[in-house]
Amino acid sequence: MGIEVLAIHLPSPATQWERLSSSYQASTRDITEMGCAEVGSFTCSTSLQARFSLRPACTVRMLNDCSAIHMESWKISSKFKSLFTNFNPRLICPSSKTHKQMIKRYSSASEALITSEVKETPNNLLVGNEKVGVLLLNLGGPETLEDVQPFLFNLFADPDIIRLPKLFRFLQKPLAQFVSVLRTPKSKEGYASIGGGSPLRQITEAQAEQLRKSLHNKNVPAEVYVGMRYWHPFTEEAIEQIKIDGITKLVVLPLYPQFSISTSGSSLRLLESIFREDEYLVNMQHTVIPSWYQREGYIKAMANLIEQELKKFENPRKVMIFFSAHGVPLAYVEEAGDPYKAEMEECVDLIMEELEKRQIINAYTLAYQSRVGPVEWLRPYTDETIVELGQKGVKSLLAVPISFVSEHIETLEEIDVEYKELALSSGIKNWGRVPALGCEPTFIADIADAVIESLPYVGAMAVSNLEARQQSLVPLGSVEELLAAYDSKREELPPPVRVWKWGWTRSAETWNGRAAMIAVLVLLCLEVTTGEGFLHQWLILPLFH
Ligand SMILES: C=CC1=C(C)c2cc3[nH]c(cc4nc(cc5[nH]c(cc1n2)c(C)c5CCC(=O)O)C(CCC(=O)O)=C4C)c(C)c3C=C
Ligand SMILES: [Fe+2]
Repeated sequence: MGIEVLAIHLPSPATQWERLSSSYQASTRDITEMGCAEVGSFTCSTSLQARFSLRPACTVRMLNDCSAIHMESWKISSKFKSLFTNFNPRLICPSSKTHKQMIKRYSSASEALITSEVKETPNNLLVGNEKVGVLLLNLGGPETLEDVQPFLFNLFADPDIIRLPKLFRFLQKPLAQFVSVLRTPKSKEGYASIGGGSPLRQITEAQAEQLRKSLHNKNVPAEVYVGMRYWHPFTEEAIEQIKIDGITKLVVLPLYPQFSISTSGSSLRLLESIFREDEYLVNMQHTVIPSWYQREGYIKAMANLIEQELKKFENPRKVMIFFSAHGVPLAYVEEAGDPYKAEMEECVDLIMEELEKRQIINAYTLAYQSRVGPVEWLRPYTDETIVELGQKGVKSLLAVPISFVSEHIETLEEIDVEYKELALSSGIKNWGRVPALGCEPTFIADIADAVIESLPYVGAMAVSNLEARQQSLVPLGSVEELLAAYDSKREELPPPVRVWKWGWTRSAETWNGRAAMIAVLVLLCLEVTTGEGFLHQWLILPLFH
């Protein structure tokens, strides 16, 4: 099936993901044709699962199998013309010879460029005439207990976190206020137990510094910035600094290995809105690395950490490797086309393949943690799985936090305290936990390589002309596609829970939560329409007018 057919005939958000993917793939091929590289991937399948289960090893072969006619039909489609110059580094085959050759070529190309043209002045590092910046995106966390409620407000006010139907969008902020106030005591307790605040800022800034050094050592003198979504340093602050520093080429790297609408998607949406409104940024060349879970260096770094932790058990072979990923509401994946689950599963497979190469063939499983609120989240849930494993007689468990690259509340409190206690009370005798990557050198070197590999594509699209400006600017015009993939279903509420049991069960919790949400929405509607109610009495609502 040709790409154009995919673009026209596929109706669901899931298939829009394929279209997005196809656009990336088309662009990669286009770049190939331009003589920059010989990599790319292409899928002839209409199944989302098939696309996401593509093994990187087969992508180059698949590209070669595809007919050039398909590419021609894309080239004449003006709507997608701008996408030809997009490039998605995640489609690089990490284990293939071609990929290695390409990395070598890119590195040497940029080295050649840089060693011959780098001009160092005390405050100024130039690559040719360009000033290169890397923007690391992360979630952010409260630094003190006083920060917890406003941090939670920012988080819940994000329409990518609480997805309200269009009709109720005006209630986003009052609802965020309400939910954040409700959640604050529980969250505060958690942050108090890990020292009174999140370590996320410190760790992310340390990663930024290590990345800067690593890039410098690889002859790419770039400045590295940290932009958080919900707390300081906010993305807006990072962008201000980028402008002050006069950066002319920017690589945007979300610090989430796997893409989710709720994390990288939300940050890119924000970035896109900032870019659209700013003359300087509209003219700044940039590219985005949307996800990088399949990169060889990252997979190896994760395998190294797992191997090291396994050695601490008395009988390493008998240890079950327990991957625990941050969950997302099920509707994100099933209705909005979030690739998060597929990328997570592929990531786990790649790590296990790497371990197998090292003769480590332990049993393993993947579950999802940290669910919040009254909707169904991705299953299996981490807590339920731990209990089941205990019941099945598993005696040794090694928890691997898989969606995070830094320690934070969900590793330090939820895994290390809550899940450990649960495991021990469920019959598991030996518990271990793999640390988050932090500044692990293989990992830092790998993200530095990812940045270098993306450099030839920074500004591959002419973003300064009006046509380009009307299109999405992140990444090089394709985030709009990406956002459209789930916006189309945004108004739909998550599906109902089908299983009903009497008693204080999760389904009861779910329904209670929903009833509470509906009650809150009704109260808020009444309050907004009548101008009277408890929020006005507490002087909360007028704040949002
Ligand atoms: C891949 C990582 C993450 C996904 C996916 C994600 C989705 C998601 N999170 C919430 C709600 C909360 N997240 C909170 C903190 C938090 N979440 C992540 C990562 C992902 N979230 C991080 C790195 C952090 C910061 C932790 C820190 O150290 O500060 C919180 C606050 C903490 C708490 O009260 O538990 C909430 C709430 C939702 C609803 C969601 C998907 C829709
Ligand atoms: Fe979260």
